Amino acid sequence: VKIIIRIFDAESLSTSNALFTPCLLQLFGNGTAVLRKSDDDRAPQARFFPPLQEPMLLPGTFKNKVAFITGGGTGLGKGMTFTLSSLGAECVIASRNLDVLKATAEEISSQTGNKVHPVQCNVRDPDSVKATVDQMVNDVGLPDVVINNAAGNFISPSERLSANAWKAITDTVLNGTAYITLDIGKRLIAAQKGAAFLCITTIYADSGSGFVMPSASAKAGVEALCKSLVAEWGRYGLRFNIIQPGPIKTKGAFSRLDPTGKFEKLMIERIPVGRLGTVGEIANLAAYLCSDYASWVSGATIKIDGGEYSFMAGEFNSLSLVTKEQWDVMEAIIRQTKGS
Ligand SMILES: CC/C=C\C/C=C\C/C=C\C/C=C\C=C\C(=O)SCCNC(=O)CCNC(=O)[C@H](O)C(C)(C)COP(=O)(O)OP(=O)(O)OC[C@H]1O[C@@H](n2cnc3c(N)ncnc32)[C@H](O)[C@@H]1OP(=O)(O)O
Ligand SMILES: NC(=O)C1=CN([C@@H]2O[C@H](COP(=O)(O)OP(=O)(O)OC[C@H]3O[C@@H](n4cnc5c(N)ncnc54)[C@H](OP(=O)(O)O)[C@@H]3O)[C@@H](O)[C@H]2O)C=CC1
Repeated sequence: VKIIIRIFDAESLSTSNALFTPCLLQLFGNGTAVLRKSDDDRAPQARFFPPLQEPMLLPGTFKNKVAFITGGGTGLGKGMTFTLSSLGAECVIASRNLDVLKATAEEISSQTGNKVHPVQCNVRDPDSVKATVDQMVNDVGLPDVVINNAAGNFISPSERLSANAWKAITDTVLNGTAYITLDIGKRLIAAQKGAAFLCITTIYADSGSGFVMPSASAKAGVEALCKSLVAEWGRYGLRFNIIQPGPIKTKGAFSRLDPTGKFEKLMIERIPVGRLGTVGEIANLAAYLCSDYASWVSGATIKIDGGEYSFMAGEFNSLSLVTKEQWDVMEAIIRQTKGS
């Protein structure tokens, strides 16, 4: 009730930011129950938008293809590896934690029947990247698909960040993507072999975002890197695309971006589709962009976020909280107004 009163408070209405005050209240647990439309973790309209997660491309789409996925042991990277492997790819997954990679490789290959190779790699270290790519070339050859997915992130007021905190994130996200792309790209060019590159960024790569400033800066840099190479390396048979996911509930992301679990409901309330995204939905889009069905797609940046970015961008979109009765009152006031 407090929230609705604030929305209709005449003084608050004089500033556009006032419409977002209820969101802040919700964030800290005051009023969440008032605005929630459903007790489960989806809004009612989510029933119109069921997530279909099984691989959508034809079986064998990636037969005789090698796919290299950074951060392929967990979360979205694991999901993309599963989908590509299901569609026939021989996958190489690379990150720091070899035990996690081995477990994922074993799990996926036992389900798909296709080999998944775990290779330890710290993308922040160009020597480690070189050793990883050497091993891949030795084991399976140069890749047809390269997915830059590895990342680091956590929420923090920027005034709390040390130089090393900035470096940890930007070295992983931007420099890591650059080291992988330059190392593999040079070898592909020398071998005259084509390939599809995909970078996983985020919806705030466009807008920037407070409290994740290093991640926002690095993801924007990754997008500039991709778009630059679309133009420069197309002549070598290399294409580059970008997926900007909205929130997907992975342990890696949510443990660092929603540590108390308080933000999830807030996010769902601003996603027009009424639910979080799923790993399988990202994996299907990734598989399409990396497949030959997308041979003519290069330089695309695709948001997959249930409409969240559009909702957050529109000045008046929080008016979806206003009831029919409240609209009746406001319409009457507006209609009575004469002149300026
Ligand atoms: C309102 C909406 C709210 C929430 C949204 C919720 C959900 C998601 C929605 C959208 C998501 C959009 C984008 C997501 C992007 C992602 O990238 S998610 C993937 C996240 N996955 C990971 O981060 C996995 C890998 N991460 C890590 O390994 C660590 O977290 C790491 C800190 C990034 C790196 O670890 P490492 O061991 O190498 O580094 P440290 O030595 O531990 O730390 C380096 C310096 O950083 C400082 N630090 C670390 N944590 C914090 C912190 N919480 N606050 C401030 N500073 C921190 C640390 O102290 C070191 O600095 P130093 O002390 O000066 O040396
Ligand atoms: N989940 C979400 O809501 C969203 C995620 N994204 C993006 O999706 C991608 C995957 O994130 P998600 O699956 O959620 O989170 P995860 O934390 O599960 O994935 C991050 C992966 O990066 C690897 N990684 C981190 N640092 C390094 C490093 N220095 N060298 C090599 N690998 C590294 C991690 O493995 P290890 O620790 O073994 O090194 C891990 O497998 C990221 O690019 C993220 O920015 C974008 C928008 C939304």
